Amino acid sequence: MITVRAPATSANLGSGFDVFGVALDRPADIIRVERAERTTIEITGVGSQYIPTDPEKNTVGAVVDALDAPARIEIDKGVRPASGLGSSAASAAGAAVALNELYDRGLSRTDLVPIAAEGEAVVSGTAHADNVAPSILGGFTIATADGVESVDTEIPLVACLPEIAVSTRDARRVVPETASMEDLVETVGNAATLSVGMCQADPDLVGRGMADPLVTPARAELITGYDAVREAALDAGATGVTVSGAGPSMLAVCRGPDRRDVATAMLDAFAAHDVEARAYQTQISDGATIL
Ligand SMILES: Nc1ncnc2c1ncn2[C@@H]1O[C@H](COP(=O)(O)OP(=O)(O)O)[C@@H](O)[C@H]1O
Ligand SMILES: N[C@@H](CCOP(=O)(O)O)C(=O)O
Repeated sequence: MITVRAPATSANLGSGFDVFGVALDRPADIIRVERAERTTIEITGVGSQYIPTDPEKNTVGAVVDALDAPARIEIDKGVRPASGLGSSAASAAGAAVALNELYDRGLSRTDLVPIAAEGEAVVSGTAHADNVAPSILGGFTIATADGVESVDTEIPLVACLPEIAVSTRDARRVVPETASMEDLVETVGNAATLSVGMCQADPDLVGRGMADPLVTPARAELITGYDAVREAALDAGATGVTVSGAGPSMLAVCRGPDRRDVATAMLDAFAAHDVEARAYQTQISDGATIL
């Protein structure tokens, strides 16, 4: 049996829609695989009752097919589904790493990214790699049609998950189909600033570079209390705040000493809007680990 811990991730980071992602040091899914004639999936953990065990509908099923690696698969969910923290991706990434090992396929971590992304197509309709890339490779990742780059870096983060359901499929429907040249220029500048900030492990630059006039405003409307939570986090010292992935989680970048205050401020602001939430005081981390 092979066991893999695959971390949650936060995709987009505002200015990098469908391209940027970071691995979080918690929460994580645990995936266990052993060879079998026929693929079966058992799921335990947070939100497991909402996740299909049919391999045709679970993200890990697409990975099994791509690697031609039938298995008995156990998924212990640490990442709540429909969270904006790459829940579906964590399972797909963990399965890709585990099945590659179990069947001795010899693929590199980079080779596994497009394979795991096939799982994302099952649930969101698009094989976007911005969650599976950091869950497999760790660090800050840039996933494009031409491949994936990753940068090891250290940035303190707060990921705040409210008890609101937003599916990635639904949140993709509100993304505008066109953009003005002015907004594109602003976004390119912000994305470049963010990338430099990641390379320099500079929370100020990363926070500044997360600003996004294109996708985030439409998605923020799906999150009760978004503006108040964002303001509260900034007042408590966050250097930038945005929607994590497709939401409903919100991601705040901060300096290490401010992380606790930022987490408390975000929870209090959600509570003021009668929304229960939990905050992960976290940081950019390694990718999937074979235990
Ligand atoms: N292994 C899996 N883990 C989590 N969700 C899964 C998995 N397989 C299929 N799903 C489905 O994917 C959807 C959650 O994915 P998504 O909307 O992208 O949220 P998240 O942002 O948490 O990844 C749910 O409908 C869930 O049932
Ligand atoms: N780029 C995708 C990312 C979805 O992330 P998730 O964690 O919400 O699955 C998008 O924005 O749709």
